[in-house]
Amino acid sequence: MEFRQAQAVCIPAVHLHMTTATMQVSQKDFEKAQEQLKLLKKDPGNETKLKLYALFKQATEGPCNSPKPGMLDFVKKAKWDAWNSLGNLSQDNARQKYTELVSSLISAESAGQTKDASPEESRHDGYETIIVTTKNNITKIMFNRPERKNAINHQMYREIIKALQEAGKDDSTIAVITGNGEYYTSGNDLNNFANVQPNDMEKMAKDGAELLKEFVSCFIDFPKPLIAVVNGPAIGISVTLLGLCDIVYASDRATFHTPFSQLGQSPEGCSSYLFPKIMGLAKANEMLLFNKKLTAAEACAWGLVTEVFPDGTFQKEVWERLKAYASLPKNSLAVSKQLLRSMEKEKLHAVNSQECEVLKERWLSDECLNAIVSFFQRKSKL
Ligand SMILES: CCCCC/C=C/CC(=O)SCCNC(=O)CCNC(=O)[C@H](O)C(C)(C)COP(=O)(O)OP(=O)(O)OC[C@H]1O[C@@H](n2cnc3c(N)ncnc32)[C@H](O)[C@@H]1OP(=O)(O)O
Repeated sequence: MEFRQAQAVCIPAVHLHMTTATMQVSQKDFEKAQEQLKLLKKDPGNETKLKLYALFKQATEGPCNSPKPGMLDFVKKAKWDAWNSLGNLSQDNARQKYTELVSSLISAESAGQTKDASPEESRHDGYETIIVTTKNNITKIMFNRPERKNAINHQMYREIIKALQEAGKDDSTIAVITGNGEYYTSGNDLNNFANVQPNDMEKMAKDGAELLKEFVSCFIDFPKPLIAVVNGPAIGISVTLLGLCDIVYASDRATFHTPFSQLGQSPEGCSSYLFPKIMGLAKANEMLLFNKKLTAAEACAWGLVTEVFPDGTFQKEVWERLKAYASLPKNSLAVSKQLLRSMEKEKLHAVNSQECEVLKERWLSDECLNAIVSFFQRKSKL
């Protein structure tokens, strides 16, 4: 039963003849309650609407004595059942109960509205490289090293792992990843490879591969919808991970760049498997082998991005949209996301392992070391 329909059913014009002063007051309250009911913004649900309908009929017509509708006339039967269940409740009592019920609905809604108007944003403790907050059923994980273009150092990898594990279990309906400032993120912090003594190179590569595998696994296993809000340029691992997100919204200022061969490295984040599936092998090759940097419009046309928004209205439009998504039934979203992911989960973990093994070797290669040295030399020459 639609709420507006229920209101229409519950509140036809009625003419009641009252005699005593008390009953006139009660009648006034009853009429006021009918007006207030029209102002309710939220649908109170079928059960409440049936109760209101039944009390209204009882208050205005007395006990139900109309014939029972047929079994297949579900709406009429539900209404008849509700009214009939009031038995011989007096019309005064029905008016009283109706008025009380409307009043409780109005109070509940205005309490809820006050809460909605200024929902608390709670900030999670214990993070230095990211900001983690929860508001409107959304846990937001924000890369927060804007002065380094949000480059992901080892501490940030570990903090994101922790934040995703917590977000997977908290009360939020969806989780969002985004960046603070001009960049989404410039990808792996190349300092992760700097200042390593020759004897420690193998250990660096082994530990790096283990950390990367655990990091990517958290995205594969994340149990609820995970949305990337790409506020600006994205490089490297932050681009490959988009294939493991459920929705990707991008500002038209964002770009998407995976310069792996330029860095003597190889793809990660399951992109060697997911990118060809998402955009086709030919396009994936341009990105993953030949460093093609995509504009937001291209990334959307190639299927990597869900939707592109003008930068000026990006934050407003995206967060409004996400707030609405996050008010959908939480468990339904979670089981549906898990169902979709379950078809590929085993394969994705296998791809992740394989990509990490290849990268472990790459990080020890002259090609990779020379590329890292060039990056820092270029910087020092500027
Ligand atoms: C556990 C390990 C897992 C490893 C997983 C592997 C992942 C692969 C990848 O992610 S590959 C991608 C790696 N990223 C890059 O190659 C980007 C490198 N950075 C740049 O090319 C540029 O900095 C830029 C294009 C992002 C921005 O250029 P711009 O000229 O606008 O700004 P600056 O270069 O002056 O940047 C400001 C300072 O930030 C430092 N910085 C930016 N990004 C990184 C980075 N990824 N790693 C390290 N440092 C970075 C930059 O050096 C500047 O610092 P400075 O002020 O001290 O010079």
